Amino acid sequence: MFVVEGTGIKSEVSSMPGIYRHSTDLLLEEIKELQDLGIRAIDLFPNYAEHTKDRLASESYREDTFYLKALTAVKEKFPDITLMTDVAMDPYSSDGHDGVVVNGEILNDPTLEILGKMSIAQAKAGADIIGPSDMMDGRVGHIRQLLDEAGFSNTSIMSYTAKYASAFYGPFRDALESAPKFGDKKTYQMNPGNKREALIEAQLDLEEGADFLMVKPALSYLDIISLLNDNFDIPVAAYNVSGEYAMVKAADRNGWLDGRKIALEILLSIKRAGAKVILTYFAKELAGEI
Ligand SMILES: NCc1[nH]cc(CCC(=O)O)c1CC(=O)O
Repeated sequence: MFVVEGTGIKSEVSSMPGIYRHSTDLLLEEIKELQDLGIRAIDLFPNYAEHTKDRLASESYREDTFYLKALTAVKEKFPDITLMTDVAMDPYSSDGHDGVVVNGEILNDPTLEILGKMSIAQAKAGADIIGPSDMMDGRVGHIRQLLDEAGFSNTSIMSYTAKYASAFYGPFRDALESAPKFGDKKTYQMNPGNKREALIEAQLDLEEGADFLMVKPALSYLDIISLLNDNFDIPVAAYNVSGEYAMVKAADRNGWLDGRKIALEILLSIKRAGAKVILTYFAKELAGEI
């Protein structure tokens, strides 16, 4: 789900029909509906206005931002909903990248410090599961240590372990208005042609304290889901990403495919491949059917 600052806002993401950016007041109403449909977990992403962004994503850990307040409001109103968050600089970065940019290069270690502060801020605000999606090296261990030291040993980490540099994230970047201002994310996200690197990333994340290993995107990476499920003993999560949603909706709207059936078949294939957790924009539409 996407949250935006303000009140009374419900604006549809043009490339994701049926998916909205809600202001917190309407978000809470929507979550009530989701809960009534049997949905027990949500992942909340913020859309930040351009003027609040800076090179070091400082809005990501400033106290009392609309996003952190939204997390607290959700958790207070719906204590039984498992609340997931995303840890990466891009929604808050004036460069639109997941890490600190210096001379056109993304710097790994300076980024860890910011991701750590962001994680603590989100845990304090009420997040149950922290999702580092940035793909910097060493961030899971760093975040785990900081969470433990700050008294958040029960806050879980769902690591975006095998996150590929994919064109399937386009509609999500529309939703957050977070597309990179230059270049691409290939220096930190994985090469779609590389399978064995997923095993290396998973081993590192496991050793650093991840509670879940996520594969993303899902549909074009079913082999990776299966590989991690066969080789690791913690749950594999799969992110059925924005582009995977958008293409089903587009074909359905054109009358070319039966979108509902296709969505169910896609989710079934992700589960068959070995995913124990699936993040999907189809959740509301298909709740009760799976
Ligand atoms: N780092 C942020 C992030 N977290 C989730 C997604 C994509 C999710 C989707 O496409 O649904 C992205 C975009 C990106 O890495 O550019």
